[in-house]
Amino acid sequence: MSLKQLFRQPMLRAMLGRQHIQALRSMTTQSDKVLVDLDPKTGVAVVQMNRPPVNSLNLEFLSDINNTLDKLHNDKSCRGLILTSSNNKVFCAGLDIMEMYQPQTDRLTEFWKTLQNVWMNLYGSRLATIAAINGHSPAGGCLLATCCDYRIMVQNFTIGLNETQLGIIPPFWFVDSMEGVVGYRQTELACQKGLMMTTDQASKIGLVDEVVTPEVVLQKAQNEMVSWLKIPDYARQLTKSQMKMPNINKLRARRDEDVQHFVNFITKDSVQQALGFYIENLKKKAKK
Ligand SMILES: CC/C=C\C/C=C\C/C=C\C=C\CC(=O)SCCNC(=O)CCNC(=O)[C@H](O)C(C)(C)COP(=O)(O)OP(=O)(O)OC[C@H]1O[C@@H](n2cnc3c(N)ncnc32)[C@H](O)[C@@H]1OP(=O)(O)O
Repeated sequence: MSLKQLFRQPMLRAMLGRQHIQALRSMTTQSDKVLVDLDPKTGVAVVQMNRPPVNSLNLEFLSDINNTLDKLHNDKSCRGLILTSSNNKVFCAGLDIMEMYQPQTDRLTEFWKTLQNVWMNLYGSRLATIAAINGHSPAGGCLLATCCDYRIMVQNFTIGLNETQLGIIPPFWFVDSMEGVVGYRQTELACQKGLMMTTDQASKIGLVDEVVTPEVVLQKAQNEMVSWLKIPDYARQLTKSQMKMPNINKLRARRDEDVQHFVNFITKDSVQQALGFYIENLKKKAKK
């Protein structure tokens, strides 16, 4: 959907109002892939991922997400962030597989470092963060969701860390993010088997906090945010940081090693072959 079409959507207009659409327009001049609407009254920013067709995360999109997070973190009026998608079927399809298939090493390295930055920035955000998961959310999409403090997901979609199904290994910080939400045993089951769970299955293990219909997902996220923002920021932020810093420090200490592992792993012939098959199947499925 083009930006013009997006702005014309009655639901979006009603939800945001004219003033916000204006703010959204001005920020989209910086990136049309990440649409931001910061409500000056509430301090809540709605951030819509907008990279058609499926919000897959390539280097440029990740950089845009990171810049957006930096801007919001530097804006003292901003207290909460709702992460969602402009595509009402796909929240985020995870990493752009084309970044990992037959890659140039320099770009692959930059890509992974940027993903690490996004993870640290969102997972450790000073803001109260809520994922309004309005579509499928595999792998890197699930990672973004588990970075948030609360997850509200629309019924009848799927979510999970499905890396092993692609013949790749979820990095330790993907696993840590998941474990922080659902605990060791459920993470072990979900990650080893590369489970893609339905919204209801995800809700049963606590991977999502609320299951809702598509029409109300953003309103529910706004309502939930109100209760988070009733807590004094310093108390909430320090409590969050106490819980999340150990995992962030773990990645910081092993950043370079993690990049090296990733590059070595992805460039193996066997992994390239597995990715090649996976892409072929995706394309076949898309054509049907
Ligand atoms: C020692 C160890 C050290 C280090 C660790 C090593 C390795 C870890 C490495 C990597 C970790 C990766 C995590 C990831 O995120 S991998 C990506 C996983 N994502 C997926 O598997 C999702 C695949 N996509 C889908 O399942 C579906 O597309 C969907 C459910 C998201 C949406 O379905 P739709 O029916 O709505 O859309 P489609 O018709 O399927 O797709 C449209 C279009 O988009 C293309 N596409 C889909 N997903 C991706 C993607 N992730 N990347 C790039 N492109 C994607 C799809 O091919 C179609 O394209 P065409 O129209 O055919 O051109």
